[in-house]
Amino acid sequence: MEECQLPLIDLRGLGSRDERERAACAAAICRASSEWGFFQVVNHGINPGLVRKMRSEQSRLFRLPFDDKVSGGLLNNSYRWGTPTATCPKQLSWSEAFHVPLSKVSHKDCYGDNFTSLRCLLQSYREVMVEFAAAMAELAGTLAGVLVENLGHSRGDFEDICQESSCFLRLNRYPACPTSPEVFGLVPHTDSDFLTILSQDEVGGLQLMKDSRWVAVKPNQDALIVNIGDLFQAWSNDIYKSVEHKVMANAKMERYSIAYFLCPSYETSIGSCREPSKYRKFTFGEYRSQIQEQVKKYGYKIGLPSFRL
Ligand SMILES: C=C1C[C@]23C[C@@]1(O)CC[C@H]2[C@@]12CC[C@H](O)[C@@](C)(C(=O)O1)[C@H]2[C@@H]3C(=O)O
Ligand SMILES: O=C(O)CCC(=O)C(=O)O
Ligand SMILES: [Fe+2]
Repeated sequence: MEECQLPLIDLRGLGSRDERERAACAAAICRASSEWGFFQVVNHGINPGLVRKMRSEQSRLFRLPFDDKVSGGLLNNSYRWGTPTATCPKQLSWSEAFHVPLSKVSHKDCYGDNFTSLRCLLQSYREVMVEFAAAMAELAGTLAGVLVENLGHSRGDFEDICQESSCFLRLNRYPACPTSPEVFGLVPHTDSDFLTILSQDEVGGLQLMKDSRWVAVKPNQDALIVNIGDLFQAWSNDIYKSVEHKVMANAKMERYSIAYFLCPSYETSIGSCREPSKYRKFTFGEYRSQIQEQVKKYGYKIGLPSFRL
């Protein structure tokens, strides 16, 4: 498997006093978003101590008994494991995840009913998660601002539709899978959001499609990975690319990652910013429910191609 070095962007450039440095950094973000759909950022402003704390809470959470994760109502019933809809191995994801709507993180009922003995763990988890999500939201907003301004729009318009409460944090755990090197940790997919920020551990396994070939991403502990999602591809009328990616399971080591999904509210209408538009207008709610139907019917997501004009 070919290993690639994703475009590496030093975000200190965006805060530079030198106008040319700011422009060069913004241009690098936009170029990577159209040529790769993926890039990594360093000096992103997220405290490494906070990332470490978040990871340690994440592994404590996954170590809970299976029954508590599945039916304890924990984190708003956001726990998922495997692929309930899979009808063959290629539709199976060898992983578990908490896909947490950030609107629900501060609700006391996101702790679940039967968790009196776990209150302490969950309280500490919640505090770290709220702080982590706020830091990711700020970074996501900065990156999205650069991408919308590049196409002649104001970052303010965008901030109005992508509030933190409509975004998601997904905690992924990929257990070691001794049976086969061909098992997916997460099946090939594109993300259904505007953009995703990913923090991964040192194990590796993430691969993305580049020039019609799968390439592996080399983990870099100082960097966060950013990828464009379907909504930015539709909004930009295909200037920014939502690129297919997957995770391959590791035979010996478990792996963890955390993804922040920058999403609008379900009623937000997504149209292209350029004419002639390549996609019909749709709301994010419509998009999500189409995907759920597709996954139920075919076992996989079709996504954007079903909205193409
Ligand atoms: C079975 C599936 C659920 C999923 C779409 C997919 O076909 C494959 C990957 C899943 C995923 C992972 C990232 C995001 O959480 C997500 C919303 C997405 O776009 O792809 C989910 C999809 C989902 O949960 O609906
Ligand atoms: O774990 C990873 O590296 C990727 C996770 C991912 O693609 C996702 O959660 O959408
Ligand atoms: Fe993804």
